[in-house]
Amino acid sequence: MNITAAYTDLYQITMAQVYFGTKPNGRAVFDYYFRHNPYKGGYSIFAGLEDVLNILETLEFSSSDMNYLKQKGFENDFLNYLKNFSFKGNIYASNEGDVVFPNRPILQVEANIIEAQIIETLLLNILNFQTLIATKASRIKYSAKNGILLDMGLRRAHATGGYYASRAAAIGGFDSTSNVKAAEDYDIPSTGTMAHSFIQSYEEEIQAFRDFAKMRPKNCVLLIDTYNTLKSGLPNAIKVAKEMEERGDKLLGVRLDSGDLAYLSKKTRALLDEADLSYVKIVVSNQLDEYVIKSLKEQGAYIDIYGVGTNLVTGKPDASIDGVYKLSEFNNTPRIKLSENIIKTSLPFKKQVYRMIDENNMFYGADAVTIYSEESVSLMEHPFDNTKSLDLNRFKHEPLLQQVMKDGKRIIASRTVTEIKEYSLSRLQQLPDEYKRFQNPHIYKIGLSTKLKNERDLLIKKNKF
Ligand SMILES: Nc1ncnc2c1ncn2[C@@H]1O[C@H](COP(=O)(O)OP(=O)(O)OP(=O)(O)O)[C@@H](O)[C@H]1O
Ligand SMILES: O=P(O)(O)OC[C@H]1O[C@H](OP(=O)(O)OP(=O)(O)O)[C@H](O)[C@@H]1O
Ligand SMILES: O=C(O)c1cccnc1
Repeated sequence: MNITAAYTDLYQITMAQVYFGTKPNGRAVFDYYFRHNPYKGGYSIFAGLEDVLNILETLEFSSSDMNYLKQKGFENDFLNYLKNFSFKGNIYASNEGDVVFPNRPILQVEANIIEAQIIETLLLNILNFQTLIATKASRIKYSAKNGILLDMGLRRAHATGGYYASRAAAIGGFDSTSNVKAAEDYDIPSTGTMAHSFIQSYEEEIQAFRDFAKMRPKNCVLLIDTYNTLKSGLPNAIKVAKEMEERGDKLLGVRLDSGDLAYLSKKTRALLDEADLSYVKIVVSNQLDEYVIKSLKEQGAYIDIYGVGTNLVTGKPDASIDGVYKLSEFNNTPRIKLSENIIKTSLPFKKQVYRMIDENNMFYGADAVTIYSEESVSLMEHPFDNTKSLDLNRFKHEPLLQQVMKDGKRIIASRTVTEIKEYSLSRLQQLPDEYKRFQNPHIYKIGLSTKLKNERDLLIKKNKF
């Protein structure tokens, strides 16, 4: 997608003009983090980093952006600055696909304040959305276990958001997408079946199946619920499967898209097996989500492939993840944002986050946030409760924020969606199941080093009215 530097909120450019006139060389550190896991879940999957890095490397205002901004009354000197704008800062980030938690930096931008401010909106827009969808996909994957997952959501997505949704779905564990453009650009496997309209366009359902099977014998999945699943669709599919066998072809599957999917899948499996078609797979779709899939599993449904659309690509029922971008350092001095709600008070300083790994190479359930220059941490304190702390000496400490961009150029190799997905699945295996369950998951602990906590409390006192 062609994103230019005008993909931002007007106030970013307005503030940038004031910085340009008053402190053009100000150096800022901003933290990206969110406050709650979506879906009342116990974890999130960080996604969107590759897109952000690729966009930042070549970000500029186009000539039509410049024409537009001229009309907004910005001064000539500043417009000249914008004409030559590029992002020349540093970025420190968690690995894309990692399991992440609220209230700790997932990404930090260290840059000239004008540049850091202008990129805020696009960074939040991409990371918040992809993290929301990758997390949804990961939950669906958790329910589906070894079932194959097909993203069918583009038609129900929020316009072009569907493009990024398909990428994020793959990172969260989906095996393929129906979205041709996303598949082409991101090298995601693309697959598909057929629509009811295709069958409706024929006088006879069986003729629709026959034509399809003859012209598309590889990966042929027949949709069997247009008229009557058990009385018409399935018997016709069985006939066509037998005809395919005579030609040396094999029917890949049948798709159920309505009715009681558990009941119908059991009947379908039994009838297919009776006809010696045990290799034919059963695909289901129709408003699936992690809960319906979990229930279908519990009912003993025979399902090989799940097609998921609306609930996946819209992140239903959560419209957004509450990711924010807060200033934590300016010209090497720590900065804080206070709030009536202590949980919303931001963390000052450029920081590092260490994940605690136990003796079985599993996540212990604690990430410790430190001032970047501390370089290690042995005790993690509760952010707000002075009576609670955790001795960290028995754990392996894994630093989570790595420098990924230096002076506006990425310094990590780019990773394919498949590589990110595999990494994500392996990281999820290190997360104990208590954090993955849907109801009342364990709360993963986020703590502060003593130094960070003390410095933060001093800043709170200093800035309090
Ligand atoms: N056995 C089942 N257990 C739990 N949920 C199911 C089961 N079978 C289907 N569902 C889900 O129940 C919902 C059924 O929705 P709805 O009643 O609108 O579909 P339908 O009437 O079967 O199909 P349509 O309206 O598309 O013809 C869907 O979300 C579907 O995934
Ligand atoms: O239910 P979702 O999770 O959003 O999955 C995608 C849905 O989109 C299609 O229906 P649609 O009625 O658009 O077309 P069709 O005629 O191919 O069924 C498909 O058959 C699924 O039911
Ligand atoms: O390939 C399919 O079956 C498909 C794709 C998009 C939406 N519904 C179904």
